[in-house]
Amino acid sequence: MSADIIKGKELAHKLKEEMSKEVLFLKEQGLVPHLTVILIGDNPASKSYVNGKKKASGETGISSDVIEMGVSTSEKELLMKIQELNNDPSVHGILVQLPLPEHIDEQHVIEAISPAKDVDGFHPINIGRMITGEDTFLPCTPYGILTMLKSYDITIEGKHAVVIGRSNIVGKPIGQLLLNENATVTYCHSKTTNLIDFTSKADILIVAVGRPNAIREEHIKDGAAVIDVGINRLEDGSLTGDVDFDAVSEKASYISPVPRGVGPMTITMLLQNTIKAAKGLSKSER
Ligand SMILES: Nc1nc(=O)c2c([nH]1)NC[C@@H]1CN(c3ccc(C(=O)N[C@@H](CCC(=O)O)C(=O)O)cc3)C=[N+]21
Repeated sequence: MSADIIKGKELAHKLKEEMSKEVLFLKEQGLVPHLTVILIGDNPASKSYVNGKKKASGETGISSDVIEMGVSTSEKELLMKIQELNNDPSVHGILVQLPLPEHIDEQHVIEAISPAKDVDGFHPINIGRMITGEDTFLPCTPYGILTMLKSYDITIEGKHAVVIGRSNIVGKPIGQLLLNENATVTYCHSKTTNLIDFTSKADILIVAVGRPNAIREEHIKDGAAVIDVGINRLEDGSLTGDVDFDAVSEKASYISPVPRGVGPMTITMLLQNTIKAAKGLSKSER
């Protein structure tokens, strides 16, 4: 068997076309969705992601700006900036690019962002709403994965989904979203023993490990849908995921590639969340 490739980039493009029509409509009503990104320091990877977000915003007509702050910015200064943006009615979405420098407590920053402007979906209030299945901002990477599975008509209900990874931004929330869709969910992580016992029973396998070729053909159940969330930069500068793509393609029925898989979808869902924030659909307090 040769797996169907889940083309995240293509799907992202299609969704962005639909969004630009909606943005045009909102603009006609005098509403210009605006995203503000805060970038601390000069981490090259962060800079490149932020540029991607800026570019995608522009493509859909969403207005955006990037506030660059020096690497020695104090937590207090950052929190004050966030407060200012919380109070600015022309700013609908606020994203603080992670990771932050060591001296800044990420959780303090996440909790300072108004839940109504939390387009990352990282605020504890929004995480709580996600768990209970209320309407809220879903974290962008898990939301993108869910959108990929649904767009390719991959059945989730009743299936065994195995998530490898338990980060707050990917592993934990994607397991929760799949549970909300009536999957049976197993979480695996770095302390899991006999990983293969679990992965080989997965109808849907979500891989967020952070190591090239961590998942190989022997880990896969015949006909599984495999989503690769890994982003590993190789020495030659190229990007690769966590899954041995060529070998796994022979056994799986669906596979998402890296690049052009989950990454472009993450950015697209951020734009979707920004539009939602602009429309004020979130039930969060303002
Ligand atoms: N507050 C916050 N929110 C985030 O959503 C967030 C973050 N911090 N910190 C870093 C991670 C990572 N992330 C990616 C987004 C797009 C691609 C993406 O578009 N990747 C392209 C390749 C891009 C390239 O070539 O560099 C692809 O996979 O095809 C990757 C990674 C968002 N993140």
